[in-house]
Amino acid sequence: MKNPFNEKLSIQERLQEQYMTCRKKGYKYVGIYIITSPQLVIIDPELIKSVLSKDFSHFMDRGMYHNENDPLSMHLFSLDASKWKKLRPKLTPTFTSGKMKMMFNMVVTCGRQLGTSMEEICVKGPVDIKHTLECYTMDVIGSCAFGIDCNSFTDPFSDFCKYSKKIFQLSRIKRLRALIINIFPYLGKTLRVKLMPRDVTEFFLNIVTHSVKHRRENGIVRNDFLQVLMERVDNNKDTDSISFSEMVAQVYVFFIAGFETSSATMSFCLMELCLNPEVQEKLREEVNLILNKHNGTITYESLKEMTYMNAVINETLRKYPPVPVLNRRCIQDYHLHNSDIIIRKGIKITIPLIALHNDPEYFPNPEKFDPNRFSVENKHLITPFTYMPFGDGPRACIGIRFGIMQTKIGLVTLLSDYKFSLSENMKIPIKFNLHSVTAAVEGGVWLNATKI
Ligand code: HEM
Repeated sequence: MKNPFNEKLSIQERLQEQYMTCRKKGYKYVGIYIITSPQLVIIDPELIKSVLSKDFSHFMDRGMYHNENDPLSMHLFSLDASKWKKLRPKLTPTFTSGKMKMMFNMVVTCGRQLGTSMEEICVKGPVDIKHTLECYTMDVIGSCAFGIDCNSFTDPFSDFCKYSKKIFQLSRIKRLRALIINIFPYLGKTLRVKLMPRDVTEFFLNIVTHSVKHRRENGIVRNDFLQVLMERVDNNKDTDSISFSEMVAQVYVFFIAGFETSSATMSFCLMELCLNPEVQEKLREEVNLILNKHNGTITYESLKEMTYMNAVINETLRKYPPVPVLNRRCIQDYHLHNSDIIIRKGIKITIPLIALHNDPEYFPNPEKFDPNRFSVENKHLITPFTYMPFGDGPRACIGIRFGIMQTKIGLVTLLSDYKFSLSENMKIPIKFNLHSVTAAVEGGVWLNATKI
């Protein structure tokens, strides 16, 4: 890898560059070093399948730094195999379709707030749509994960807004620290290095402690993530139980995973709908037709009927997967099929998701935003393990249903009432932000919104 201390490329560009180098030479995998840390980049779909799914037992770790002294870091995304294996089945029931239906109305309520706020925002001029949608997803996840009204639209300086920005805004120092401890995790653990600033940890710890106490004292029961997790904590004799600090870490990861990924998906989607007005019109027609069938209200069933909406969201996630790379770490020596390569225990694996999604062999004319790739007639043509916006195998995203639900509710709310076009402030072609952990546009996504 080029000098990571002086990176000129975004992670998306770097992954595409590595991928193209592999592709041009006909390689199925290539070894790279990140300073002293060897990693294997795998680009062949069959080998990817082996790592993510077929031989998952060799690749259960994600290889992310975490540390018991940094309680928020002990969440599902970062945990290593032994702890992850025990925790994942305890959390899976949190995301069943039954639980999604229970949370549905809370999300619709936040959608209504988005619609109302948009009326005021759009008359003031071009809309920073990513920021607007972050307010919506922050309200949603605040309500569903913490049982708290974040009021992100009316109170942009709330503590929630402040601390969530702090998590995602990575200064140069923070990026360097993260890079070094990911390369030398033992050093980080020995020195008890914390990734999360103390005030962020305290904020989340306090807010969960306070909400749990308030619910217990007042006998409040809500249909949300916190409630499901509280029941796991209360159940302390059961093998399904989790500790209080485990619960806080999971609420925290639901918060960060939930608000950024879905707001990115919706803003990339609206940007493409402006670049492709015929797709915007077709989607709006579907939304209006189905809403009319359901007396003008957004219901769980109405969203399921929106098949073109599914295709548009899938195509957005193809071009702009919010998580551009999948990571695993080998936990047991592994013989790579049809090769003389042994992947040694401890080697990290990189799967350059965004590059696969934009490979012309799998997705002809990849620059074109074409939802028809995902129509009922066409979607079976997609080569397995070349399209995985939520990852794949037992360690795939646990929050898919929730992520898609809040994305659809946000888009339906906006498209039924507003027409969108690109603002002059918007630079096309876009450049990805160099310093963002997830996919983000440099300078933001600026749109004009006109009430219909
Ligand atoms: C559009 C929305 C979303 C996208 C694109 C997305 C994408 C992803 C991806 C690519 C992974 C890694 C999968 C892998 O390594 O195979 C992941 C993992 C994860 N996601 Fe999501 N995600 C989304 C929404 C959510 C939501 C709403 C939540 C929770 C409320 C969530 C919670 C998680 C967690 C906890 C993991 C770690 C799973 C594990 O290691 O067992 N995600 N997500």
